[in-house]
Amino acid sequence: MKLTAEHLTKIFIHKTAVNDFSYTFTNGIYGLLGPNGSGKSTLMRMLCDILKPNQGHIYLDGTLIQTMNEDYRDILGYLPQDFGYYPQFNAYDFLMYFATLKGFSKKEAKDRVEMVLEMVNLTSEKKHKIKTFSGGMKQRLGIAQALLNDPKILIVDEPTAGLDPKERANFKSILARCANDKIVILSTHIVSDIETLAQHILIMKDGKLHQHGTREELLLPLHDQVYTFICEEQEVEKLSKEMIVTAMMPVQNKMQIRAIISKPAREDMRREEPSLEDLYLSIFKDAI
Ligand SMILES: Nc1ncnc2c1ncn2[C@@H]1O[C@H](COP(=O)(O)OP(=O)(O)OP(=O)(O)O)[C@@H](O)[C@H]1O
Repeated sequence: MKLTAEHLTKIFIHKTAVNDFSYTFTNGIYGLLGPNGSGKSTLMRMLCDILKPNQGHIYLDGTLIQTMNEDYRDILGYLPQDFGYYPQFNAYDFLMYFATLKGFSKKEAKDRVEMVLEMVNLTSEKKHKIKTFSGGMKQRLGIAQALLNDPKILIVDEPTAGLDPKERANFKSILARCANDKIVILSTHIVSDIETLAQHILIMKDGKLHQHGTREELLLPLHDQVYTFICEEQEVEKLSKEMIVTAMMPVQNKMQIRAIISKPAREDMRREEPSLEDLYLSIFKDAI
């Protein structure tokens, strides 16, 4: 299956939120990475056919998605950033409600609801009211809703925002397990969310697709460029102007610096393996 975006552009009155985005998604997990306001949600809403682009087209295996109507919705699962949960509902009734909206018969709905509850480890809490759920449980319920129709395309917008590390890990393992034979597109501004999960990373900057590739491909230009060294605290300000500092840690009245440096100028500089965080900070240095 191929989901192809060609020259997608979305302009709000005074803002070009997505600017000439072209990319082809095939089965696999894609991480859409970028700071707040970089256009991730707008792009996802266009890919879900909720928002009409000003320019450009989206094709599924060569067919314009706007012409597919229900056929497209039948294969799409979407978890928006601001998904509304009904606090008085229990998890089971909530999912039954969505399954009915998605057009399942009562019998099909019951089977699918039990199945997705199992997939997201909420079976034992299915009769608990949503208002008693933690943030992580709510997000698992959200993904369960998106999985009800066994979608071939799953789009999840910043699903891990506000979750603690354990809940994040839990959520990621659910996504990894349900990603088989699907296009999964996940947006985040948290680098570590996609570092181990996404096979393909797309970096959005100011509405544009700034870079894309596997983690290894993206980090290649930073090989031989990331170093750590110790300096005096007074030197930090000057050094920050000369190099892209990606981390700092106080060490015995001094400072350990991690930085991107094209030519190491000090003997004590130790070369490090670059990380996605280094790359992210080098791209968005002006925004830090
Ligand atoms: N309905 C709208 N009307 C006007 N401007 C909008 C609208 N939706 C988004 N924008 C603007 O478009 C830009 C991209 O927003 P978008 O929500 O797509 O970014 P994002 O990367 O998803 O960020 P966030 O994580 O904060 O949602 C932002 O400047 C935002 O203010």
